[in-house]
Amino acid sequence: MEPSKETTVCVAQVFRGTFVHSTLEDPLEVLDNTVLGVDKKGKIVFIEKGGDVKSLSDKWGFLDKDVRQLDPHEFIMPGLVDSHIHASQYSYSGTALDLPLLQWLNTYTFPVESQYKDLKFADKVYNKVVRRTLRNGTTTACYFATIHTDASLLLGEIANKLGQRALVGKVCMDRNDAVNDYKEKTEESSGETKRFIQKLMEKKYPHVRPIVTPRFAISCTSGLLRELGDIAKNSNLHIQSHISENKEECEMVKKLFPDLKSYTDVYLKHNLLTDKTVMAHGCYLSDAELQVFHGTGASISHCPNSNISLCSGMLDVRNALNHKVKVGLGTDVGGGYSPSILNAIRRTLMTSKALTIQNPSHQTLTFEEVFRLATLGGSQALSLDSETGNFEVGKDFDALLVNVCVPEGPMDICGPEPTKVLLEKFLNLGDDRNICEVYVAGRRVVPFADKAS
Ligand SMILES: Nc1nc2[nH]cnc2c(=O)[nH]1
Ligand SMILES: [Zn+2]
Repeated sequence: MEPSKETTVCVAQVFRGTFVHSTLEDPLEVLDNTVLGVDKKGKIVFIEKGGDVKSLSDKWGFLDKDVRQLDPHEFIMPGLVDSHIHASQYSYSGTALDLPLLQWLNTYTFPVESQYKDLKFADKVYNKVVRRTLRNGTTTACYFATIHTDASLLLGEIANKLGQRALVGKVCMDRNDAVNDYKEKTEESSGETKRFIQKLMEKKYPHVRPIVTPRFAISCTSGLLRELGDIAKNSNLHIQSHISENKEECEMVKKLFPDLKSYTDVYLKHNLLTDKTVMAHGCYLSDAELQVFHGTGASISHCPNSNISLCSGMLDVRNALNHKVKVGLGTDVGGGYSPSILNAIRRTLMTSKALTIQNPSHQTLTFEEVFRLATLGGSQALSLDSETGNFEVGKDFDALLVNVCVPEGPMDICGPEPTKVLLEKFLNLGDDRNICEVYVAGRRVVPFADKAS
């Protein structure tokens, strides 16, 4: 971008040091000795490697004293994207992982989710989950709330207040035989979805948007799925759900939709597979179904902690990528016990290695590739890659300032190491102590403005 008079006065923040990010061509690009400028709206206006600050400051009109110089053990990376997380399940995350999916839903999940009609409870948990994920570096989260419209709106309000970029879904389900209280009538579910979308859009939050959220094929009738497909189409909205997570679930979907040729076909026939759709899990998708994902532009949120914790299955990410399907990472709290995408990165690598143990010809994912899935890949999976995901000029500055040598930190650096090694160490060994600052659209959101946790 060339500076005009306006852009010259607009540069609000300048960082100088080491940056790492992914591009379409390169899963890890290391930019040492680089200068990056952000405008008042939080957009990246320049990024120049080996730039001499004097000529950049002449060109862009910032002062030397305004440049934030990073220390040698610090680097800046794109914010982490959690493409699938249940905010409402955060209250019991880290527990209740002893049952397979359908029994887990009936025994633990639905009874807890039904409590979110109490807005005080919702306020408490939703503040905690947004803070916890932000401090773990999640700059973008794609949330499931519950069936309760007002509590779901509250989640949007809290994400906006704390500065997280978020897609927020009021959950829709008009079928639930296990916990009878926790379901809606079909018209109520679609009507409340419309009210939720309208109210959330009216708020004009800059980085929080609604996402149409049928829970999954088992908990929605065909009538509801069709209405939700229409709502999403009429307003060009994002869509999220679950697909092919567990074998018993897949069998039940066959029984409930006997005329449709696959689980993917259920969503396709109800207009729910678009280039703004993200489906969690996908462990048992066939190659033919992956082709449908590619054809529609729908993406998969890979949730390896949940997949192992609930003994659901293992997604072959390499195969999905070979089919040119967009893939992001998800924590799937509380089926997954960790709220951190760093944990999802590690579980993704472990799952890929387990697949290699089973089949030595499987091409194991590299840490660089998984770094891309956690950042740029997530933004693509959520169709937000024109706004976020890496440090391209024109995108929002969503970033983490990482210090690998923080005092009392979780790891040791034993000598001079190249940036690529520091990143690999952070991805495998780091935690929120290393994430010193978090930025969303140029706003510093961590450390928090207040002390409450
Ligand atoms: N992991 C997981 N899978 C689901 N499928 C339908 N609902 C859920 C949920 O809450 N968690
Ligand atoms: Zn889920």
